[in-house]
Amino acid sequence: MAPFNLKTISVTRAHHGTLHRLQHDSETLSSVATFAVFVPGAVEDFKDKFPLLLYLSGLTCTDENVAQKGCAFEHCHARRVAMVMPDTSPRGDDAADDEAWDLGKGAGFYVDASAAPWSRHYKTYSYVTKELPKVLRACDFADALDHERVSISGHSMGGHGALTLALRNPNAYASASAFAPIANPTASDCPWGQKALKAYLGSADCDEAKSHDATELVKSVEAGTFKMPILIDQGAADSFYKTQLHPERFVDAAKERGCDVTYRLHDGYDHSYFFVSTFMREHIEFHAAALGSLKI
Ligand SMILES: N[C@@H](CCC(=O)N[C@@H](CSC=O)C(=O)NCC(=O)O)C(=O)O
Repeated sequence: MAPFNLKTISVTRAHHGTLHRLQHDSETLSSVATFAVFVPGAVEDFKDKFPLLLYLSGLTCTDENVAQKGCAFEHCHARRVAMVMPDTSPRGDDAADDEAWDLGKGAGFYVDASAAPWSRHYKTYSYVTKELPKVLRACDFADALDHERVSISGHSMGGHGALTLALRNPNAYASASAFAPIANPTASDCPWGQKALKAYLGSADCDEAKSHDATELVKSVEAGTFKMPILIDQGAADSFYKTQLHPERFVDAAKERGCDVTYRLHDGYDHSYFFVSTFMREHIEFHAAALGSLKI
């Protein structure tokens, strides 16, 4: 049997590279897990391996939303960056779920749940940080990838994941970026964060919850010690901007701690993939520069 019981779902040519969709048995999630990887196309004079950009998706998403609507692959190919797209939660009949779209399947929140009924399967923090990197090394295209050069990005819930994983693992990523991130999920005016952290961790007000809150995490950074460059884009017409996301709280705290953070507020843009895809190229170029991946 292949390691992790890895199975290829599909291999699709796209933008001079190849989009691989795979499925495996995840020990961490106690469920089947699906993910996708875009591998840039080969060019004769490119002798390096491709660094990785890990992209974490938002509420209700699978790996397919960004693959189909993110407009990323042309730019990944141009900058010789491979893009890794995990699913957002465990799946299957065994995993607990909720009838609402902002909890349960599609809403793993990149934490390890400790409260019932979620704790058996909802370990998306450990899945993304520990198991997925090992699974990537077992893929049949693993030799094309540089598993030591990794950056991280994400949208909304995935933006929360990108920022918190970066802050909790300062040596794991070359750069971090977020599109409209849920930046302060333990705040009382972030209903998504309150609901998810209360369910998964038993409380949105405990130390464990605060250790998954980007604004709280960055406040605890010793001034000048967090060197990873960060890019955040936010749409000013995003209906969740002032009711859920609160990106400026993170940005202000990060600047105060001396972090290298760039924040851009864009008139007229909403929360959708029309917004994400508009700025995707700049995020890939930002990460490519940090990863030392050259334009062909
Ligand atoms: N179903 C909801 C809307 C859910 C939504 O907007 N999801 C966003 C992420 S929100 C934060 O994590 C998303 O990326 N959706 C997928 C897509 O392809 O657009 C509703 O009905 O309001």
